[in-house]
Amino acid sequence: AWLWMKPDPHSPPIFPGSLPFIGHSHQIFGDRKHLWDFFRRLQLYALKEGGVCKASLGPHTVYVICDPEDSLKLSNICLNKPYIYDFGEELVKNGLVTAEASIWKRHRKLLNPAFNQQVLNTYLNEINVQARTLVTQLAPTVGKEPFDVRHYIVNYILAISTRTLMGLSTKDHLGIGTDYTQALDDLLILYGNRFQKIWLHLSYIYKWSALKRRENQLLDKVKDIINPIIRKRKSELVANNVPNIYSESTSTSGKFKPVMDQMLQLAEERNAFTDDDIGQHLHTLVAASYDTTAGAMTFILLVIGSYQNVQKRIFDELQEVFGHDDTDVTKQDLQKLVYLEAVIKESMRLYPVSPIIARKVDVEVNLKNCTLRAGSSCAIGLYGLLRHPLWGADAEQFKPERWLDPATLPNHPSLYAYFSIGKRNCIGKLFSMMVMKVALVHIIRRYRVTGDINSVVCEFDIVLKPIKGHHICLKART
Ligand code: HEM
Repeated sequence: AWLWMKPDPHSPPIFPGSLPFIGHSHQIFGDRKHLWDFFRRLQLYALKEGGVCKASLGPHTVYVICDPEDSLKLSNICLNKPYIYDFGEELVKNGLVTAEASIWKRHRKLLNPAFNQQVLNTYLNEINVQARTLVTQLAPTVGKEPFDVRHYIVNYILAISTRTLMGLSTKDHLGIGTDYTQALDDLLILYGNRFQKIWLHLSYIYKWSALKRRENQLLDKVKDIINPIIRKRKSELVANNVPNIYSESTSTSGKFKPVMDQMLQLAEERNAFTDDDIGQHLHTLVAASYDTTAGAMTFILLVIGSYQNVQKRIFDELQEVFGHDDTDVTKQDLQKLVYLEAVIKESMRLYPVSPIIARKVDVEVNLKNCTLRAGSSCAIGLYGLLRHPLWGADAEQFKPERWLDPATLPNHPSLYAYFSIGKRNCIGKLFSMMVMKVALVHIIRRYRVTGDINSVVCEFDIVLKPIKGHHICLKART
């Protein structure tokens, strides 16, 4: 507290509204809409003050950075995550999102190849299958009242991830899918609740709380589902048994191998992962993939539904690439869908589902105009970076065309922050772009979308979620 009070010429400006002793803690109470409003205002303030500001939770200092150079520097020097990421420790400790830097470096190197474009191309068949199922599941909504598309998309992504990441066959996927993902979802909500109850940040209070008892039940449930799957697959691999999924998803783009099998192989050949590590990576990958991708796609459909000229241009591009055929999307097709990609990127720029991330400041870091003290935390404002004035005077406007002319795009890599920035960026970015593009092709070929992005109200629930104005309508194309 004394350090906080002491004037420091190298310190960035303090976000208004700090109270003695508790700092800004009172501002994170309230509902999730209020929480998002707080995070948004923090970032806008940092932008206004030249890129960096400072807040505090009790005695703990939290810097907020929205400057592209400073945020890149900080994100590559400070690779560790702050204590709030430890809330998920018993679920995902060594998973990539939360792992401590030395483990993260080793595991990220081992897992990177599993997410390169060539490997992802082998999933394309499976993604097309699931996109067709999505279109069929949407059929009963056609011509009806506005509806929330999110849970249809969640199911689509979960079907893809349980099959491509975990290697579950159709039968197994149907068997565990909902129980597993419901428990994961409940755990994520629980960690969000703990974040807002600042006294539960202290482990010795949390461990006696009702929330911890609930966490234990959910952890048991998740582990009881996943651990037998890992053990079963391990023994199948030892016995050289080819699982159903390989033949169910034979792809023209090469041999299909789920991420879990790639990890089990690395464990067998190089002792790279324990069974616990593999479980933690799987929970991480599934949890990191569905809420984010489903959220991004919900925003994209709303945007497409709001700008009919944009939708028409996408449809024209689809006709150019596919003609009137309802064929599967190939890797060559994906490269041709330039305008669709521009719409996806522009939507993710203005409506980022992960609008803020955080790092532990474990060494003193000198930025352009200030110094961050070791022992504090730092939030990197992805929302602020994505609307930074360097995007131009039209930064607040939805303009997919900006992506078609490189001369109109800003130079700094960390402004393209929707999948995070620096070395610890999203491992699933290509995967998720592919999953979104394929679904959008199948949906827009069949249906005309309407919606109103400007009436959307959001809340912060680990990811940014629309809570109002998020309903869309579908009409069949004739
Ligand atoms: C639109 C969809 C997605 C968005 C917007 C997104 C965004 C992000 C962001 C902002 C981070 C940094 C998180 C942090 O530092 O706290 C991240 C990390 C990560 N994401 Fe994604 N993500 C998406 C989809 C996916 C998918 C589909 C997967 C898995 C297949 C995935 C797996 C991960 C993992 C494992 C990390 C941790 C990376 C590391 O620290 O090495 N994400 N993502």
